[in-house]
Amino acid sequence: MNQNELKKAAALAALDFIDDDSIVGVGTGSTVGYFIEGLASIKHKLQGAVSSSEDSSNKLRALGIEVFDLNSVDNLDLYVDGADEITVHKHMIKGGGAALTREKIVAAVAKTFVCIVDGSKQVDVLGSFPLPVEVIPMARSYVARELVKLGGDPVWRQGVVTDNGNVILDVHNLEILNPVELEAKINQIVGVVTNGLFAKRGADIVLVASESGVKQL
Ligand SMILES: O=C(CO)[C@H](O)[C@H](O)COP(=O)(O)O
Repeated sequence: MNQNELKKAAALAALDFIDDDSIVGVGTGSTVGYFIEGLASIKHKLQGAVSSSEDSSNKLRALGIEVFDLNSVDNLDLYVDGADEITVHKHMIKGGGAALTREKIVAAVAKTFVCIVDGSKQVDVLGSFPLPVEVIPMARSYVARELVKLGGDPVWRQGVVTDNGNVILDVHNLEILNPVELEAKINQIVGVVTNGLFAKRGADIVLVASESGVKQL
């Protein structure tokens, strides 16, 4: 199986976690793209979705799935999203698709976060994938200097503007031994909106697809 087939297998396995008549939190990315296609096949059983990006909202609407504003939803049982890296502790790096802030907001509201990945995303230590940080545009250089002080090499993702109108710095060369602490530290830098470490609120369930099938962690 190639990587896309594995992504699809993990994504379709997440459909089993959806209750009838529910509103589903939907992440962003290519793995989630397969999940959205799967959702379309059971849309008659759903109220709809809350989305973490304009990209996912467009895909959901195109398949006839209603997208609710998060502010109009009191309870969200389930959030399904991919990751760029994930550890056995269910800590993640996310934001390869620049949607990290809205993803973190929807994840915070949801009771259960199901992360869908192919096996290549599993790592012992986070940080080989550059850590995305969403930054208010006028603070870009200041935040970059502060990130250097934390031991990273930030690179501006030029040409990318987030759904919130901000920019992304990708921080290279971090060996993240304490993700909970680093997540909090980076979020304290003035001008940072949020960073792509999902450690304080990690995943609850991870569905990992490999040649031998989809394993639940
Ligand atoms: O965090 C994300 C987007 O901001 C994605 O979940 C992450 O980048 C994984 O993407 P893909 O499923 O395309 O490999």
